[in-house]
Amino acid sequence: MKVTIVGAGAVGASCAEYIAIKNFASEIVLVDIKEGVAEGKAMDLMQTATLNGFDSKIVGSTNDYSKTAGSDVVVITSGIPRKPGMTREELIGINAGIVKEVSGNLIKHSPDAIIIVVSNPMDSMTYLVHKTTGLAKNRIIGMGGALDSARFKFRLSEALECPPSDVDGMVIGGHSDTGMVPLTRLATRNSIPVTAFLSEERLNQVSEDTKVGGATLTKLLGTSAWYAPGAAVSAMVQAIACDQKKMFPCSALLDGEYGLNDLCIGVPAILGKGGLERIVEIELTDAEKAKIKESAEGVKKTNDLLTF
Ligand SMILES: NC(=O)c1ccc[n+]([C@@H]2O[C@H](COP(=O)([O-])OP(=O)(O)OC[C@H]3O[C@@H](n4cnc5c(N)ncnc54)[C@H](O)[C@@H]3O)[C@@H](O)[C@H]2O)c1
Ligand SMILES: O=C(O)C[C@H](O)C(=O)O
Repeated sequence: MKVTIVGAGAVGASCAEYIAIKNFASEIVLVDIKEGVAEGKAMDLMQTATLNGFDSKIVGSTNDYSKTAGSDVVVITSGIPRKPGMTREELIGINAGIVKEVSGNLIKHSPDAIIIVVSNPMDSMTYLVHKTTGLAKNRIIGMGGALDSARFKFRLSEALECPPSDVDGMVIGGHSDTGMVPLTRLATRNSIPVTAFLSEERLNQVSEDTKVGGATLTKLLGTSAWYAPGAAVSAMVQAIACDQKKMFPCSALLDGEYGLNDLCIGVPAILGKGGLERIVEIELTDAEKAKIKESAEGVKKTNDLLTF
């Protein structure tokens, strides 16, 4: 299993580290446009191999895509992150050009790869890759919901005063400060609905904290987060590489599912060796449907800024 990660910045390097530590990839290639950065991070990570007990070979490359040839999974994290006070949508002007160019280079050398898009605004970048490559729907997947759901579970565990591992829950919708839809109605602690333990007011607070999870970290760090994003991507890569058939909310190209068409937005999906193998449609309440519809309108508005 060969995995390429383009963008050896904060998220790309974190993702490479988690994939290496999980030890399921034979080779991980890091690519960056900045001279020497990918090579340096690859070497630094390789020097953790004996300490962390992994056998994956990590290779760095300054924009030489021949080293990525024959990758099974490729991850696009190249592009600029937001600064405090910005929205993800404001990154579209610079990141669209980068993502378009990078996805073209990747496909040239790995025509059969599954592509995971991370760069923001992620739902629109995922749509852009679909539109410009024309690859089958199952092969292009946006990462947002896996991260947002991890943050949701963390916030729920704080409210419940319990370990995060006791909690299950999911966030669907757009990966934006206003577009996320945390499904509080379906979240559980050890199979008991969290609504049995928390007031509506507390659950609303959890939802609001989840939606601005990325912005909160950006304010604290001066740039956007990388540990949980890297871990979320690595979990998705592992699900594909190891054909786990795990369910993650992923940004998928919709064709009627959830009453939506011609956009990428977060919905529950099964990941396995075929990439995004199946979208899972769950019954939503009218209020949840209205939130998804509003979220989709926001994503479409951002998509309107794209040129193909
Ligand atoms: N979808 C998500 O949940 C999620 C989570 C975190 C970050 N992000 C997004 O991921 C992106 C990267 O974030 P980061 O914190 O790693 O930023 P970063 O600045 O640390 O790293 C980005 C890297 O991309 C490289 N790059 C730029 N143009 C390139 C090109 N044409 N080819 C190859 N490499 C190129 C840069 O040199 C840099 O090293 C941002 O757009 C950020 O908003 C998305
Ligand atoms: O918040 C950001 O801009 C980065 C990322 O989308 C995140 O949610 O951490």
